[in-house]
Amino acid sequence: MQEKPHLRRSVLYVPASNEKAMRKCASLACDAVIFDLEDAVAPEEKPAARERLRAFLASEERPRMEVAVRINALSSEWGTEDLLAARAMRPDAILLPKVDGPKDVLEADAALDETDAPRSLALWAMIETPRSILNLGAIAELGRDPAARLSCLVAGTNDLAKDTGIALTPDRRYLAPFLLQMVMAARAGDLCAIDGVSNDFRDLEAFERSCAEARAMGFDGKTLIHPAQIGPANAVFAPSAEALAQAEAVVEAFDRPENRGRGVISLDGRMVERLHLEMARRIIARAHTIREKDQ
Ligand SMILES: CC(C)(COP(=O)(O)OP(=O)(O)OC[C@H]1O[C@@H](n2cnc3c(N)ncnc32)[C@H](O)[C@@H]1OP(=O)(O)O)[C@@H](O)C(=O)NCCC(=O)NCCSC(=O)C[C@H](O)C(=O)O
Ligand SMILES: [Mg+2]
Repeated sequence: MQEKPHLRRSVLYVPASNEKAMRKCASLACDAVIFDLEDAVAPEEKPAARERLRAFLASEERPRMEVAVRINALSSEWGTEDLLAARAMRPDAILLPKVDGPKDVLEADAALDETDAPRSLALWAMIETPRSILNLGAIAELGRDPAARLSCLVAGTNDLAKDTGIALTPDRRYLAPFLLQMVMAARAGDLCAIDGVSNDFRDLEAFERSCAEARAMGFDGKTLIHPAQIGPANAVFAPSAEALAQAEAVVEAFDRPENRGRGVISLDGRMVERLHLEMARRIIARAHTIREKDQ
């Protein structure tokens, strides 16, 4: 697994129907925002929300962090217009909802190519339908195709629960197998993996637990619905002081002259191999990236 250059600890959804929330983004410490044209916007508001977002992203108030735009499904009555409008907004990524399989991603990719969109414009895919779970391997395979734009998988746990009947319990015990499958697919495809939202945005203790579980599952970060969730997500998805100290100790141990040519060493009663050195370097690099960003 390679460290992604992008930090995506906290990825905040902002409804494109809510101008006040959109304006607030620039002052927030989230790593990325997803301006939503899909489920946070009522059908009758869709055209006005699209126009509001276009004007906002063309204004001086456009936030400086990574920006994604979630469009409606291309199969919906709004999809094609959303895609063309989003492309013109010059976001970093377009997030495709309700992806069932690789065909949905390739279709969006081809439509962007027809507009001569730059290759730097990425596609992110929501994993939120039963078929997307069954097709995870094939979707993630696109991440290894240099000609495809797919760079990120985003869990949609509300839709997954809606379409499957899986109960959304606080500990997410029934969802966990599918979330783990998603992380595995993302790693196989060299993609970023972002966890789903926690709806109960006033319960920050439960939210922090959910972030810790997501991190333990291997996710890079979490999607959020409220600014109060940003701080806890940024803290949980950063290496802890203890993890950083341990990583530095591993690097220091392998740097000692007596250990330089060795594949395995003993450190404080633990076996440490070169794969642990690689992991340690990754933790140090992530901590460095976070320090630079948070300065
Ligand atoms: C959930 C909310 C409707 C709550 O809104 P509200 O009651 O207004 O919250 P507060 O009064 O506590 O807000 C305090 C201030 O923060 C601003 N705010 C709130 N939410 C956001 C936001 N998302 N981004 C930016 N700023 C925000 C308020 O404007 C207040 O500002 P101020 O007065 O200046 O202090 C609301 O939080 C909300 O709409 N959240 C986003 C909902 C959303 O986008 N849903 C769709 C994505 S989730 C999803 O679909 C996942 C997936 O597809 C799946 O299937 O699971
Ligand atoms: Mg959804």
